[in-house]
Amino acid sequence: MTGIYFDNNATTRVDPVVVEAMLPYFTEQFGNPSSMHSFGNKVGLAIKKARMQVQELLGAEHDSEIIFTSCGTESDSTAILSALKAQPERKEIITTTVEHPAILTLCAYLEKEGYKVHYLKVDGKGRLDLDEYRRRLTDQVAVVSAMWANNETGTFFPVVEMAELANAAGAMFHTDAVQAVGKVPLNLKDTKIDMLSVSGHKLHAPKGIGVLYLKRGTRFRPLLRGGHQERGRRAGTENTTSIVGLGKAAEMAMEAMAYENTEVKRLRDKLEAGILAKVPRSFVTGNPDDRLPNTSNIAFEFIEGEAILLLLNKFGIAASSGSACTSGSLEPSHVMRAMGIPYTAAHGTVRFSLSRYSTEAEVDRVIAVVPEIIAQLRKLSPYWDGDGPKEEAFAPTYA
Ligand SMILES: Cc1ncc(COP(=O)(O)O)c(C=O)c1O
Ligand code: FES
Repeated sequence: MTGIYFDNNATTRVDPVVVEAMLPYFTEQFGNPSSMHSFGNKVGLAIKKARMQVQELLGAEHDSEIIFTSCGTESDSTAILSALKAQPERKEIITTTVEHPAILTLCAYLEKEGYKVHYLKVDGKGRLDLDEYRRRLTDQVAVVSAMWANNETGTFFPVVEMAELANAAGAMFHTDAVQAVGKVPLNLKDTKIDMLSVSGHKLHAPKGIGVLYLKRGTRFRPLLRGGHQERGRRAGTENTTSIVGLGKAAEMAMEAMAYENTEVKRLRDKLEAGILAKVPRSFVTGNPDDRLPNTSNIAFEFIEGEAILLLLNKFGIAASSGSACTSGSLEPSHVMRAMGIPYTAAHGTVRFSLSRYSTEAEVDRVIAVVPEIIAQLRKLSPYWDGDGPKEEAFAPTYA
């Protein structure tokens, strides 16, 4: 594929070194790790190695804290449902209004099942009010789930501090760290985080492999019951090839961590500054001072994000508006709405998400193309007149 891929929060390409590491496990090393013969043993050892590679990336205390799952969504569901089943006397959940659908859709279902869910609000920069959190954290709360970094804006939540508070209140703490893992250093052994979700395809491993980190001593109830795989915590024959791939990807992410936080961040900052300087009535959403190094979500007022994406696509540039999951609907993203971004801007948000493969030339190209596209679309916008918005563009229609 040629083209400029700035949609790495949706998914990443599998690193060729990862593919290379996986290949033997399709053919020569095809054994079932549960088998007692050498075919199985060799694969068992490869899984052990991958578990240690992931342990290292997460800064976990022990490799037994790593449970391989089929995706980030499975890890999220397993964590929340386990926490509820393990503490049947507690009937409340705390989460946030800006979580991924993997959490929000599950919570909506749990509400129907009789649980009370508290959705913490965010401010205009996507930040939580920790006082509101403290107020809701009673002895009725079984589990708190807050994401490490938001998939649309990259904004961080103070999950380490939130986990301490949850722990003091006797609630379990889960974080969906799907967007953070591999991009920012984690050191779980020094935190009170009980459970954490990882998705392989966001860090240059294949799709369809995930991890649930489960701190030692955390009460657990499996989602899938059956064989004794993953110490009885996730039955089903292991996805051996993808596990090996995720292990390799974890090792590579450790090596690339410094680069991600210097060079990738520099390119992201250059992209953002370049676009903002050339496009009037555009702004960064989320918290620019505390977010992932690769993500820039920019609102272009008075035009449609989908139209921007279509034109970008004509220039071979891939980005996203909202998240891939929510783009099927005509509503502006729930994250933009939660931050109170006006309707006229929320519809025109575009997320650029870079990776360690992104280059300076690509950034320069996008900086050159975006202002042209925006100018072209604004000519067609009923809310735009020459150099600026029309008066009626400010009618108070909020998302
Ligand atoms: C924050 C967040 N959580 C969960 C997921 C779901 O992960 P998966 O696609 O592996 O199920 C994603 C991916 O879109 C995500 O961005
Ligand atoms: S599952 Fe969220 S972007 Fe795909």
